[in-house]
Amino acid sequence: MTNTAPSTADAHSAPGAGDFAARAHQIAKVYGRGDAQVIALDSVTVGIPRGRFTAIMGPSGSGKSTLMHCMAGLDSVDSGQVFIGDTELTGLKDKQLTRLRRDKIGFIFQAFNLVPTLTALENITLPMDIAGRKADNAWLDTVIDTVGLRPRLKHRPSELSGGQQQRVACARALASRPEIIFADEPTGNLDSRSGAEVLGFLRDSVRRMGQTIVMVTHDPSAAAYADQVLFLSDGQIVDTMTSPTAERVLERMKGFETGGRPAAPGAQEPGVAAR
Ligand SMILES: Nc1ncnc2c1ncn2[C@@H]1O[C@H](COP(=O)(O)OP(=O)(O)OP(=O)(O)O)[C@@H](O)[C@H]1O
Repeated sequence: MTNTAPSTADAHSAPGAGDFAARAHQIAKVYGRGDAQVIALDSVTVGIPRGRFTAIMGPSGSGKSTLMHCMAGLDSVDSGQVFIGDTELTGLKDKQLTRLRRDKIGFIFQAFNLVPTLTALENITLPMDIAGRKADNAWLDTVIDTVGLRPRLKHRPSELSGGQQQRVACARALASRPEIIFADEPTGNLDSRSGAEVLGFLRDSVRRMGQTIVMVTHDPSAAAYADQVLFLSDGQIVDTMTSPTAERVLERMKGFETGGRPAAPGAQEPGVAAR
């Protein structure tokens, strides 16, 4: 059944830009030309609420990765605007974009992307070292203890399990307290136990540390860790669900097999409109 409860953002009577860690306004992305043309994003307007855990789901090819990459400044849009906090990302020059990504965005990928020759601790502080910024040691301690890596700090990635490596990647993303963390299938390479640990940790970092996280996933159980789920279909946000459970997300996903958008009258307004 489609959830018709108001989304996290809609719960505020009149959310302004300050309520969103990231916003997209009517963004479009088209790949290819002529017969090979694919509309990956079709005028998507969405706000990612600050201090919340948002999951993005949808059928294969619905535009999830494209949306995430465009919002994170890893890919350009053909039209529309993207904001990280108050900063408009669209139109920035390459150098400015690189700096913005470095200073304001954390990334967690399916492949952990750790540097094999560095220890866990060195991997965690690497982005700050590259930026020439000094780590806030008290914060770093909190992050390390929260992900349970203290006994493993001197280990290199090859000496860590997959789950531990992903926890290093999570700690690396959190260490600089970014405005927002984008996680692309963060549990895709993990067994279910390690996956649950990482998801639990991501959820805790939102609840305890006020971090904002957006996660693309195919897994309804993973989406259930989020505060809200955005559903994409054919390049558009067609539904949202707050306080998701795996069962309700699975049920909603089944609807896409028979044609996508909820047809019921009064069904949820598309997306978390960024006003
Ligand atoms: N570089 C590209 N060139 C051409 N088409 C592309 C490119 N990247 C994505 N697409 C197309 O754009 C659409 C959206 O792709 P996207 O990867 O965002 O979907 P997705 O929902 O993340 O899919 P999946 O769940 O399979 O990873 C798809 O039809 C895809 O084939």
